[in-house]
Amino acid sequence: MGLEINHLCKSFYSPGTGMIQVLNDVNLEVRPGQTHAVIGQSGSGKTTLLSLIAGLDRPDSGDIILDGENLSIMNEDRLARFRAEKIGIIFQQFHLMPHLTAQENISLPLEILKAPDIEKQTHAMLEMVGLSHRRHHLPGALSGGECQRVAIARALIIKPSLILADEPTGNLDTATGETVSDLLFNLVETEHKSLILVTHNVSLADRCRSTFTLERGVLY
Ligand SMILES: Nc1ncnc2c1ncn2[C@@H]1O[C@H](COP(=O)(O)OP(=O)(O)OP(=O)(O)O)[C@@H](O)[C@H]1O
Repeated sequence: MGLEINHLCKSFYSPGTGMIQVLNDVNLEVRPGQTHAVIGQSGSGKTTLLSLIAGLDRPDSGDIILDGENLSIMNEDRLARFRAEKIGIIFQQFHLMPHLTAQENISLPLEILKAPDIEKQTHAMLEMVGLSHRRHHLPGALSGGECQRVAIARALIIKPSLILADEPTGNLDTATGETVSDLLFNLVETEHKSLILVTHNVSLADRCRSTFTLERGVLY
């Protein structure tokens, strides 16, 4: 069914500048299997938009409808459960749990959901991202590219309807960034996932089906 964003508005107050309208009537539709990039200058509201879609923050007004369900009207418990089941998030800084091994980081979302066959699914995912031989390593003992592969595996293991990626190669050197983006796009394509990718990197954005620009609160 995909994602529908209707008339989304979000503003922030800060003592120095007062009220800033970061998103002003943003509309977007993402059908299953589609990949969209969102680009825009620093401070244009890209991360804010992803946080709202992920249900990590609340809009002032507007609707975010994923697979027919409106996130904007869910209570916190329902929203947390919905996010855990439906949305895979990949951050620039990886956000792995430092005290858990690669394997444990990847299986964590399944543990939270009390899913069946956790070990089997985790091993299959480790294989898919080429990290079976590193499964017992802690994030501190992995390279940046390996950490991001763990983060991609963790995002995909729940078989999400939607993947949100915020500068997924921003912390990696060019060659590693390309390997990681190849992996991400291959998996998104094979698994027929929807992807919203926020990036400054135009060649990464070009790999998506369409690119939108966020400017002065509006998505073009
Ligand atoms: N919690 C907050 N309180 C106040 N202002 C905020 C808050 N979060 C974001 N902002 C402001 O909203 C604007 C958009 O921020 P956001 O992080 O979404 O931009 P961005 O396009 O992702 O930037 P970058 O590319 O630099 O990461 C900025 O002016 C920022 O200072």
